[in-house]
Amino acid sequence: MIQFQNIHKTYLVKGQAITALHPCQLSIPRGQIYGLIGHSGAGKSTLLRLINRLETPSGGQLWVDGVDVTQLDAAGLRQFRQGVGMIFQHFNLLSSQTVADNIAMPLRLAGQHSAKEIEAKVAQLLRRVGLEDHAKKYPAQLSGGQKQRVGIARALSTDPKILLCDEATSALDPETTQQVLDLLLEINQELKLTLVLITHEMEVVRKVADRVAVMDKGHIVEEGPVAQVFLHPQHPTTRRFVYEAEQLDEQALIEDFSKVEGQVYRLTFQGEATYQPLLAQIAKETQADFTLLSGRIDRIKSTPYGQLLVAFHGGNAQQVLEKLQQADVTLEAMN
Ligand SMILES: Nc1ncnc2c1ncn2[C@@H]1O[C@H](COP(=O)(O)OP(=O)(O)OP(=O)(O)O)[C@@H](O)[C@H]1O
Repeated sequence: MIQFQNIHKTYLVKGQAITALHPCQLSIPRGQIYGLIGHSGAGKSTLLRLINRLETPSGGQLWVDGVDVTQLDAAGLRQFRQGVGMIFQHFNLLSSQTVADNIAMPLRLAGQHSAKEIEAKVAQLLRRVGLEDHAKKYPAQLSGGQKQRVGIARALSTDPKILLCDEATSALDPETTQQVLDLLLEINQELKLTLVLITHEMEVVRKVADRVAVMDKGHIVEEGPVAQVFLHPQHPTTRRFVYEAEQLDEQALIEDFSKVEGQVYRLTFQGEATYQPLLAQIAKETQADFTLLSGRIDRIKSTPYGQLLVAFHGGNAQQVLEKLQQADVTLEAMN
């Protein structure tokens, strides 16, 4: 468990104070994949880098499995950092070293393992990330996705409990992004690691994260399980992310509401209800008509969901709402 208690961070730039992170409370449960999403400058990197103390907080406490990391001395911090791996957007590999040497580097720096142990560990990590045949290559000979696999193997070399991912897929194409996200999911499930990943892409959070915090101007403006936050966004920043990702024009939608007859609702279906022909059934049973304004069926991690904007008119309106609620559909009135 990672817990932020009133942690904040202000940088001094040419005598001017820039608050990158206002005092925040945050709990990241052990073993989960936790997404931090926000636009550029929101404070994501600062928050992430506070976890392994690459940044020193200006105040507050940071607890990791019961230890206040802000109080560690140099030796304690060195030890603590062995338990926290990190991967980067631009991979940060040493270009003059082979793949195997890049992966071995943290173990060599720790100075606690024999050459034979390091060799065996590197071979095991190469297998885990699917790069057995690339041990002797140099980073320049690899694709972006392969470079990130090396980065992941290197981050896992000290058997960390926490893996910090700083825009780990932002430099990759969509197909490679999916492969790297699949690898991160596998690592989370098999090694029971806690993953904290920062991104400005909602799709990344949607595909892999269990919980998400939305950041804006150094504040955490919304936090919770991914389905809750993205299917029922409360804060304008979260709503903007959702609308951008779904390529919806919020203003145009509101204009559409005035053109249709009846009351407009957003219906959210989750799990099996997503695949039921519910609307047609209810229309038949209640004699109500409905107009579809927009719709989407997708998945959050492995859970299917559907969201529809629907205007109901005519028939027995009360009965329509009751039947939808009975079917566990979440209803939000939009006009
Ligand atoms: N080392 C630093 N010195 C001074 N100011 C900094 C430093 N690092 C970050 N900042 C400032 O703190 C604020 C938050 O930056 P941060 O990098 O944490 O945001 P971010 O959400 O990760 O953005 P991006 O996605 O662009 O990296 C910004 O105003 C940034 O300019």
